[in-house]
Amino acid sequence: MTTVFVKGLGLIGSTLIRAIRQKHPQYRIVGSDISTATLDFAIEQGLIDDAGTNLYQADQADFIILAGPVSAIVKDLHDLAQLELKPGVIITDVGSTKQTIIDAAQPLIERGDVFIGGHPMAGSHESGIQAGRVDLFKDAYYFLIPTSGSKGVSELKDLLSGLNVNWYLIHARQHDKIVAQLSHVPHVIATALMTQSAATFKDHRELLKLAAGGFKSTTRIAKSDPTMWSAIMHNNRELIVQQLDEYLYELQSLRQAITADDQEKLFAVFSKAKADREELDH
Ligand SMILES: NC(=O)c1ccc[n+]([C@@H]2O[C@H](COP(=O)([O-])OP(=O)(O)OC[C@H]3O[C@@H](n4cnc5c(N)ncnc54)[C@H](O)[C@@H]3O)[C@@H](O)[C@H]2O)c1
Ligand SMILES: O=C(O)C(=O)C[C@]1(C(=O)O)C=C[C@@H](O)C=C1
Repeated sequence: MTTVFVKGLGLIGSTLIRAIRQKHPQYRIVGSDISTATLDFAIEQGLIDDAGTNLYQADQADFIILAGPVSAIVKDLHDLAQLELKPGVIITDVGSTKQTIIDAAQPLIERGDVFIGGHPMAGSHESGIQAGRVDLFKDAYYFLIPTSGSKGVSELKDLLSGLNVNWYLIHARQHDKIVAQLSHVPHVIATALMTQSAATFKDHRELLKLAAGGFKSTTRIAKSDPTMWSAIMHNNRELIVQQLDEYLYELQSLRQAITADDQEKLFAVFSKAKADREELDH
């Protein structure tokens, strides 16, 4: 019987489990989490067949999926290297950064275990097992970072085929650079805007409620889980700071144009950004 071990049964881990259950109902799924309420919920809902903590039964698994915060994934990989795993096991993760994770997987890779880094490029500001849903990643890109040639790639794609994603194979460094710009810097910007807005209205909190769609959509991701995002900042800080500097340069340039009432420049920048953003929808 095929056994799948999943560590971290939150938004992403439980979404993967839901997709595996749907596509491979005969597979046995073992779940591990630091939250007993989460494990209880997973058992009650029939999402997992057995529950434990730490690496409980990971050594019996054909697939190991690490789905906690990035820093927990790094630690899990070190701990897995202390265990003798099932021959032929395929290990993957869902972390939002990849280089430190691939580095942490080196001892496993060197001894011949198959590790394929993974990252679904979609999600939500919501977190926890109850927020997971089978169609969360439908038609989204899902990054894969194979580390042993193509070994295990088709098996992993088959395991997760219920997600209906577009697979995107890439190297770790390139992945981290792309997501620094497309996910991590946007998170910093949303957080800074929310923080500055709350400070502006600190004596009149009720005025924040006057915000409309523009403010709400720009700051939605500031509602995300702080543990997850602190770990992302730690693990991709060099590239995030690099892209943040480029963003600050752009912000300063817009500030100057507004100060100088340079209508021609403002119109040109707004027009270009409008066209670039519209292209994303096609
Ligand atoms: N939220 C998103 O949109 C999104 C998208 C793609 C990838 N990711 C990545 O997926 C991973 C999980 O994020 P999420 O959104 O599911 O978070 P989440 O907060 O919904 O779930 C995390 C789960 O892991 C558990 N957990 C925390 N530390 C643990 C540990 N040491 N051992 C075992 N379990 C632990 C928590 O109890 C929780 O159940 C993160 O690495 C994140 O970077 C998130
Ligand atoms: O909240 C959303 O809509 C998301 O897709 C979350 C989001 C992001 O876009 O930055 C957050 C982190 C991930 O690694 C991937 C996706």
